[in-house]
Amino acid sequence: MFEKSTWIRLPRNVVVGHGVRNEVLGVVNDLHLQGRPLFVTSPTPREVAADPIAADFEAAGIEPAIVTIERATFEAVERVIEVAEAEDVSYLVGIGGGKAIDIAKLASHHLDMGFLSVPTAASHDGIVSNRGSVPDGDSRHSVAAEPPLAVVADTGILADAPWELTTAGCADIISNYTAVMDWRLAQRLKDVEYSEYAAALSEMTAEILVDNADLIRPGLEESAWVVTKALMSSGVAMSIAGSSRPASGAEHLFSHQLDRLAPDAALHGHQVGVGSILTAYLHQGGDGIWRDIRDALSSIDAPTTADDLGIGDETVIEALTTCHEIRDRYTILGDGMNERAARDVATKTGVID
Ligand SMILES: NC(=O)C1=CN([C@@H]2O[C@H](COP(=O)(O)OP(=O)(O)OC[C@H]3O[C@@H](n4cnc5c(N)ncnc54)[C@H](O)[C@@H]3O)[C@@H](O)[C@H]2O)C=CC1
Ligand SMILES: O=C(CO)COP(=O)(O)O
Ligand SMILES: [Zn+2]
Repeated sequence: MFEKSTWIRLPRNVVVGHGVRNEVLGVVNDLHLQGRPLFVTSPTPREVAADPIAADFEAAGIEPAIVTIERATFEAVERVIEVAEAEDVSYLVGIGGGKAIDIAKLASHHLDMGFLSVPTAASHDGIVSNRGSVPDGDSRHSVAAEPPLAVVADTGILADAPWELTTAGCADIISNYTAVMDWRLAQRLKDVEYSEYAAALSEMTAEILVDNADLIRPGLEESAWVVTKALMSSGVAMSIAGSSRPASGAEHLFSHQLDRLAPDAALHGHQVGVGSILTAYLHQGGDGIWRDIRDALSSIDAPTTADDLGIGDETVIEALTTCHEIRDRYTILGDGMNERAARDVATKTGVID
């Protein structure tokens, strides 16, 4: 008897384009959301987006509560939940980079409320995904949550954001190549649940982005358009899979470990990009696609070496040899690399000198 079943949850409205910041209130009305919102943001996104959006709401007689967070931690999630309860809000709006959106996503899930995702940077593919990523001591949790009810991505704001945030988003997408390699490997060796549709969507998203690399240039609003569509598509792949597997393999373990060893040294997307060069080499050896990944990153100004990341060579080796412990996710790293092997791959790919 066939007894399989699945829930794929996706946003109802996805609004992308120039000036759509002014349409957040319209989206709220379209979704029939009532009551007061709580805006979850961080300092710069507050200035560029949250305060102007709050002014639109105030003009319509709705006074949003606002909380600013600095880091993606479980304490930040708890703080947002406390403010939401104290201010008696009915839904949340995450306005900012990946951290603000993750915190809004996790708090709204706990509160059993809907949330809207308003990215101010095209820096990560959590914009529409159904997961929140939070460090916790020595490990990193990919917490199941709901995707946003709607996404409002203003390409004007995204194009005005610092260029490195956009190149980080590109690198987060390019890393899908190795994430899918790891997923297939884990399916073959460990029988992990696998979705051919989610894997194909994730890979195709990386291919389209690389094919359009010429359009990705600083100051071009069209770049923000191309990258944001890819970030959404990658997030949808995660929602189809019901896991971050289509977009997160060993290159993400490497990045999560760097976050612990060298906090705030580099952006998430840039770290996973360099991780992807390393793990593509581990999967396929010297003749494989590691050079294509490196060249694609380099063509959009994303880092390809430890130096570019501002991270020391020894920290890269430590991350490579320990990051398999960060989460129970089978990848090409298996039960861990020894130091000589780590130094070998990092040197041969030019990630370290
Ligand atoms: N839930 C998911 O599926 C995913 C979650 N993530 C998570 O997202 C985080 C990475 O996201 P990022 O956006 O790289 O980090 P982030 O949220 O820390 O943003 C980077 C910096 O850019 C600033 N910023 C944002 N918009 C700006 C603007 N318009 N102008 C000037 N500054 C601006 C932020 O305030 C912050 O200081 C990580 O915690 C990662 O684990 C990443 C991918 C997927
Ligand atoms: O960053 C992500 C996908 O790009 C989310 O992955 P994690 O599950 O590793 O946090
Ligand atoms: Zn990522």
